[in-house]
Amino acid sequence: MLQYILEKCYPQEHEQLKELREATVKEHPFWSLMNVPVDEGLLVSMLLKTMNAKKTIEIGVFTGYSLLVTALALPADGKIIAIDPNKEAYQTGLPFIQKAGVEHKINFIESDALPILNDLITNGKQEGAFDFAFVDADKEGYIKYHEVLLKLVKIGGIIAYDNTLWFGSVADPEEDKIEEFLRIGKKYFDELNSFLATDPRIESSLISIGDGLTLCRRIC
Ligand SMILES: C[S@@+](CC[C@H](N)C(=O)[O-])C[C@H]1O[C@@H](n2cnc3c(N)ncnc32)[C@H](O)[C@@H]1O
Repeated sequence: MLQYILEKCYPQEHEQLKELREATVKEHPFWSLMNVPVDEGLLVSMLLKTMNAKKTIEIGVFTGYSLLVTALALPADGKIIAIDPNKEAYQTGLPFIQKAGVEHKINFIESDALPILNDLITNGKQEGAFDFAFVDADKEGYIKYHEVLLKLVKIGGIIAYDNTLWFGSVADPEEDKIEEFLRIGKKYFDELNSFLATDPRIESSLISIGDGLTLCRRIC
């Protein structure tokens, strides 16, 4: 089924993305159990191009699928600050990023994201400097990231949060019947989704694509 969707619906997936996806599954077989990220990647790519985004932040890189999507969509002088404490996983994807000729757009920082984001504000003077941020990291941290990203992303810019449907569990009323892994994530995403829905500083839309992608446009 997965192969059918990939071949029939997304033949336009960039060759280096396909190779990176295959290398990721080989090294980390659990990744194939995740939702096909290709459709979400195409949406993010279109969004970045439509916005003429140039400067972005990526929180949670892993082997770099969404990072490569972003790097391919940005113009030649585009820049991405990509943060993840797991450099080893990034190195699995790096050869495909290099092959795609977009490594020069990426500043990979091996770290927890929050201190780096705070440093971009206090020392980097980067408030309002970014067009777009993609968040796909530790789920309990999303609300903390939101506060800092609202300073770093410009008015009119977008913050995207991945996995906001959390395997559909956020819509499951029978909380006590779902397994622990889902229940913990559901708690974080229930809180995040309620918070974002009433945050007056943004317009937001939870898109039912992949595992759920919430787009937040900063309005003030
Ligand atoms: C779901 S994976 C990211 C997948 C990636 N966006 C992709 O397209 O393949 C989550 C990543 O978040 C990273 N992560 C976990 N805690 C983090 C933190 N505090 N700051 C930054 N990244 C973190 C993990 O190391 C992991 O690589």
